[in-house]
Amino acid sequence: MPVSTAEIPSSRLSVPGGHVLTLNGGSSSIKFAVFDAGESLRRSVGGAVERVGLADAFLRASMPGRPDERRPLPAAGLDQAVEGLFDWLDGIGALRRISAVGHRIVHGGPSHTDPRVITPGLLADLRAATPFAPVHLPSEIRLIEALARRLPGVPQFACFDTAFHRDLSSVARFLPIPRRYRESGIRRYGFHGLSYDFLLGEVGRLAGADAARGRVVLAHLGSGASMAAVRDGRCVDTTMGLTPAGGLVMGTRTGDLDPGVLIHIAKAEGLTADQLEDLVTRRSGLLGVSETSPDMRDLLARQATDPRAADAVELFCYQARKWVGALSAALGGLDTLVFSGGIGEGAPEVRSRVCDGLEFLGVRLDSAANDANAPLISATAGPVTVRVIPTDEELMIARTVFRVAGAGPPAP
Ligand SMILES: Nc1ncnc2c1ncn2[C@@H]1O[C@H](COP(=O)(O)OP(=O)(O)O)[C@@H](O)[C@H]1O
Ligand SMILES: CC(=O)OP(=O)(O)O
Ligand SMILES: [Mg+2]
Repeated sequence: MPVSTAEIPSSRLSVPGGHVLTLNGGSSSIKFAVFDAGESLRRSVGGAVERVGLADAFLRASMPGRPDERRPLPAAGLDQAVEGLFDWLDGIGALRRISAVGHRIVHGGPSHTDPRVITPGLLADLRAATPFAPVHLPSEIRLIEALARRLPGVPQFACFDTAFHRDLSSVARFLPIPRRYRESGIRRYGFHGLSYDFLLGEVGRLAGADAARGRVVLAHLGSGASMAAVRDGRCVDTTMGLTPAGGLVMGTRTGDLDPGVLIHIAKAEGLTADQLEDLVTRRSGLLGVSETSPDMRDLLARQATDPRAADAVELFCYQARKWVGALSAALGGLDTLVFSGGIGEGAPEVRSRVCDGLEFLGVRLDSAANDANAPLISATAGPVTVRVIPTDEELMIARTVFRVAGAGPPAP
């Protein structure tokens, strides 16, 4: 269906006292929140549709002063999940209050990193950039279109995951392929930037500005997983590259892969480029190795009885450990390691298996604190501070929307 984000009247761009809906379309979930602008930003509802595409998809939501809600939500695909979410938001009276919408947009192609209002022109650019984020951008575009149908005339804003990585050095951007490709935007970008921005802010809030300016590795381990190496508050390097398929092993994505593997499989099985994309982005990673599930929770539960699940967990942890080492080398050492994302926040076993072997870098966990998902999990004697910080991409989206829309409530 054609999109109808008609040019947005400038009067609609101002949302003082307004209500902003944030939508974060991930690879396995749609996270959402409604923020109300007053003295400061207040989250009146937050939650997610999880396990999108699986038979047991569900919606969970929290609202201040009310018990948390969790209910099955049929979500065989994204469109069903979106409509179910909008119906639910309508049912609690939230949808009709919305005055602006903010989206996490994974990739803005070569030309967009700054947050901005979504216009037909931007949508056309996002469609053109789809090969750079083939799992995410089509869904994110469909979220924008679905919203435009439900709330016509309400301004929508794009907040790009690539923005955090805008300071990557030239060498960190290079891909070792013929130079001419770089001119068409084929280079390393990096993603999960809204999450990294939030996490770095939290390191500063919890440990002070010096810690945030130190040598920090941020590990966002979710269905998509990446790490960022940050020094002096700037991103030095990151694991993902041109697309969110690079770097670490993920739920359904390979992460970095010997290019010869792809050439061999493509030739041996006569695969088209689209079939290769499907193999690399949707059928590999934890799902490919375990042959059963992309979800770390399932694999941790099954690893004692299913060697394929055990292989998948071991590979994930081993590769993640290697990446912490590589990024620490890029930083010239390590002061702070942060775990975040669904796996990083909720799986003590994964954290300890990633850190086991990093003692040479000064990483030592306090196992009781780690088992309890405590905010600080390093042993006091260890030189590296290891933290678990629940990320909040939704808050970053909302802050950005208020800033870009010119309504700027005070930052907390
Ligand atoms: N308690 C937990 N233990 C282990 N893994 C978890 C836990 N909670 C969530 N996960 C993992 O985190 C993934 C979702 O992470 P999330 O960051 O929300 O992903 P995304 O935003 O990419 O959809 C799930 O697929 C699951 O593998
Ligand atoms: C960039 C990316 O991989 O996002 P997600 O983890 O939400 O899939
Ligand atoms: Mg995510």
